[in-house]
Amino acid sequence: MAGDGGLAIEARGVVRRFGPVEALRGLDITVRYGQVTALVGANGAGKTTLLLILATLLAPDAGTVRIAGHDALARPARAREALGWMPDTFGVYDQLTVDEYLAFFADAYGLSRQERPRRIRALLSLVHLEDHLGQPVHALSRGQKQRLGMARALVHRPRVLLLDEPASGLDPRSRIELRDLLRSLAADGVAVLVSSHILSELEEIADRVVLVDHGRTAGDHAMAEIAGASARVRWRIRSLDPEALAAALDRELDGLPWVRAADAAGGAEVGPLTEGEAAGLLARLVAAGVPVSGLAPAGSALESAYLAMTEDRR
Ligand SMILES: Nc1ncnc2c1ncn2[C@@H]1O[C@H](COP(=O)(O)OP(=O)(O)OP(=O)(O)O)[C@@H](O)[C@H]1O
Repeated sequence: MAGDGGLAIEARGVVRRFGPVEALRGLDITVRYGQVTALVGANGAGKTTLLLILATLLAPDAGTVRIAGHDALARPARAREALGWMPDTFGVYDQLTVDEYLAFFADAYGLSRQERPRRIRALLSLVHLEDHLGQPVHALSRGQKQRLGMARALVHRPRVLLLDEPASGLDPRSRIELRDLLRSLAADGVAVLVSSHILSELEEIADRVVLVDHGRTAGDHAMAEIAGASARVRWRIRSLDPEALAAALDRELDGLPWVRAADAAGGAEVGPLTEGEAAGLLARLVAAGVPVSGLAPAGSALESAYLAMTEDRR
């Protein structure tokens, strides 16, 4: 793929101030083609500011930004050709119909007149808005506008896709479809950078996770490292005999961390434990005669990792 040795985005030392507020304080990030990279961090950490800078819509006070191999600060137009951008909230031109709206952006990106109608139909079908062809944009619901925004971002087949909270406002089915769409774009070689607070969803789509904290990158991890078998997560254990489970956990945990004792519903939580530690504990509980009826991770591994990574940063 084009770009700096497979790097779709390479930003170094990015600084951005808003008056006295230092939103970005020398942030570094790299994003590869063919991967979904998740941008996570607390409210106000600087995610939207970073995405606006990467989208060439906001100038940094310092730092370098390369998008698809182009210097995005010196040659923003070249970077924009490669970029698709979906902001968290965006205005739609209310007086336009759904297809006119997409035609406007297809025109702006220089799609030929011949290609335009085919591309617009394909995009509307991709985001399941084909039944809304000819309808005014203002008549769309929030989630439908969100999906139209996704179609708009893809109009020129970008190789780098930036999405700020794309799932907010989407119904459960649309969220699943968005997940599938982002995975299939990555499979086609597109670099996807997506910010979201819904960690359980990111866990299913992201290959990498970049943690932003107070305007800096505080971690860059492969999802396999965070959510794989060696990751430590909390586990929920259920037993037909909660009292026997609680008593056995006291004996069998053997120095492993303890979260919550068995309750009347027969559930206890232990951890964080690796898969191997959880399997060992299960074997000991069963050997001790506890009627265990279930053992499963509690919550998402990414959530556990996020809480651990941000514990001392509060
Ligand atoms: N236009 C602006 N004027 C003044 N301050 C701003 C502006 N935009 C962002 N900031 C400040 O910069 C910091 C980073 O904001 P940013 O929106 O990038 O955070 P975020 O990580 O996207 O947060 P959230 O998760 O809440 O969306 C915050 O302290 C915010 O108040």
